[in-house]
Amino acid sequence: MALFLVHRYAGDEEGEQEDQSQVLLQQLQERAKARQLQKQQQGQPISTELTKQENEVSELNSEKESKQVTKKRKRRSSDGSPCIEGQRKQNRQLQVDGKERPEEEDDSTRSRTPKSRRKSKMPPRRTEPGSDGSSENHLDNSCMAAGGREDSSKTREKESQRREEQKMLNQKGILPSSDVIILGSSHRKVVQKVQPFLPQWLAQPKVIQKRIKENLIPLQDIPEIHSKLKKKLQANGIEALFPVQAEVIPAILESVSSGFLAPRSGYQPCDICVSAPTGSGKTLAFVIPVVQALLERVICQVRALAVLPTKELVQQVTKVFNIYTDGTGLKVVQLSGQKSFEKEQESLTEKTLAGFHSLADIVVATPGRLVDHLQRSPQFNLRELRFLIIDEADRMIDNMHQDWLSQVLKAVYGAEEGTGPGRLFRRAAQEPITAARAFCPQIPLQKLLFSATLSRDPEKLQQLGLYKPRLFTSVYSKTQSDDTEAQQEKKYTLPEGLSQYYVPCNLRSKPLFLLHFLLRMKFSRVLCFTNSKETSHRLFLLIRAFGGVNVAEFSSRLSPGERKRTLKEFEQGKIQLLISTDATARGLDIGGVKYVISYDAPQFIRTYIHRVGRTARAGRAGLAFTMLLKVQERKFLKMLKEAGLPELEQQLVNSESLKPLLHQYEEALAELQNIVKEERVMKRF
Ligand SMILES: Nc1ncnc2c1ncn2[C@@H]1O[C@H](COP(=O)(O)OP(=O)(O)OP(=O)(O)O)[C@@H](O)[C@H]1O
Repeated sequence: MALFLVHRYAGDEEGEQEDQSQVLLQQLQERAKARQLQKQQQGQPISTELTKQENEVSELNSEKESKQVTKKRKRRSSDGSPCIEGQRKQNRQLQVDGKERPEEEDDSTRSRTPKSRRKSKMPPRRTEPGSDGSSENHLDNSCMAAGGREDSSKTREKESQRREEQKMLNQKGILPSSDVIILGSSHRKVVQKVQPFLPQWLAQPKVIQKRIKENLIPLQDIPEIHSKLKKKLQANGIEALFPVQAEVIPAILESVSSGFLAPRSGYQPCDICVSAPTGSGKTLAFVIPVVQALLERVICQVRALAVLPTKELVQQVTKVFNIYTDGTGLKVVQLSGQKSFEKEQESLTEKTLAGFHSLADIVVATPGRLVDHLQRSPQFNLRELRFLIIDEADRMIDNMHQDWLSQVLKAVYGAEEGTGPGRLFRRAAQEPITAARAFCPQIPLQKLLFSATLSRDPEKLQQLGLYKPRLFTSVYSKTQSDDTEAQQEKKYTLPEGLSQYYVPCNLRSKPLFLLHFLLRMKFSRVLCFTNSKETSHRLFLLIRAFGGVNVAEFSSRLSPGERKRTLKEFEQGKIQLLISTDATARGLDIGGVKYVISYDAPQFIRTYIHRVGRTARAGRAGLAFTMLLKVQERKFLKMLKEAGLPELEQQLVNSESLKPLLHQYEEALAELQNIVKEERVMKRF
């Protein structure tokens, strides 16, 4: 554009200048040619040379431009042409406004963005038809109209001459080729799309069958499991293992085949990651091998630590560990804040004449409480830890509460770096085996990760410092075996027995729809999710005020004791409808949940997967309904599609069937208002 301007206003003197530039350009071309030849003989890559040439050419061009623009300015000021006068007036106006800018910026900056034009309070400029829309051009055109017409033929001539020159330079390779990007130029290099590249262990996992019922493995077909534990499994009604258990249990047991203290053949065991649908039996997949590995321990020390995100999950997993350690002498301790801190300390260690000794072989903890004990219970140590189980691993990665993992690793490997002979025998983090390390085998630490929505993002998993990990996953489907693209897109799987629906509704009709499901369609054992504890509470009050439904709420509004009691009653079938926040969405194994209703649409795909996973567990059937407002439909269904989940069926509710509920519903709404007012008053006192 600058060149264009320069040529348009070039007078006779400028013609001379132009000729000089021409000579200079030619000299440059010749010099560049000579240098190119010289370099080629010396074997230097031509690209560097080209860059130099380009720099020289652009220097020359800018030099040429600046000289000509200066001349043009001089000429304009002496001219006193109307358009320049107008421009001067505008500049003066800007000075009055106190928004003066350096002159060089004037037109170019103002014309570049309409925003800046607005700021300077200048009237918008009309763009000439056929112009490129820039005000520079516009100004030029108007100036030409005012007095520069006689120059136009000269200008056109020079423009075509310039084009010729440029063409020549291009042909000779002096001007940049199309794949060289010049800042500010309109040339764009086509950027190649980066293809995601997964490490081999993530790209080629061990595939686990998703269908539970068709793939049960009888206990006798798994010789690795100890007969004692088989008996326990049978006593608990388990005659066959689920696919995830049949794959993962032997894999973990393999790493302890020469005893849990010594690594097999001196090698560190691989860490294990498991991604299998909700309700597929992941808990037993770690409980059984860990208990079996510790069956022969002599001294009680903390050998296994399971970390879970909530108190309820800690209780649930502790319960399962207790069932399978019963009668083995192994001790399980939970740290979740269910008991007082001092009571938990007492359950961890005991003072004897010889000092403190551990009362726990297996610790099940929430990350927060665990860190509290690592920092404030001096007798609690993890120096003998063999298994670190991270359940709901994706959630635990997202929420590295109090940096719990590095605190655990510090407690395992010790913080200080010693130099004495003792250093040789100190536990060291997993690293490649060396001759020196082979002489002093150490207890290995093996990480076991479990989730229904385990991240496949290597960057996220990296945070866990996994050692030669192995992935077991059921994210695949038979029909897609020859459709690799579809397989790649599939990120999560849902239980086979789950039927999913969405219910189009509006804000006002939502509670009525819920009542319709409960009272007219006779849904029972319903777990209903909302997105906040406030919504949960109000919906609970409204349904209770309506009457006819045995309803309860579950959220952080309740004390831990109340929460425990509520869950028990719901499991016993005493509660028809449990309205809950996402506190119950993950991991909880509540027997007999038939229906899951998302009263509020979940915002994240993982939340949806865990919510609906509270039903259709262990190969059973279950139904999930999601209430969607019109504005939510597209985004929500797209989210499911992108995750590779099957399409949801639509469940329509006939408005006629809601009419009989309306009168009572209005009364319940009025009652709700009164209750909310009363609660507000109570809160103030
Ligand atoms: N082999 C088995 N045979 C019969 N039932 C089993 C078997 N294994 C596990 N179960 C039962 O299946 C249910 C779900 O198991 P579990 O809670 O371990 O699932 P999960 O995969 O951890 O689910 P989530 O991802 O939701 O935490 C439990 O009630 C459990 O007792």
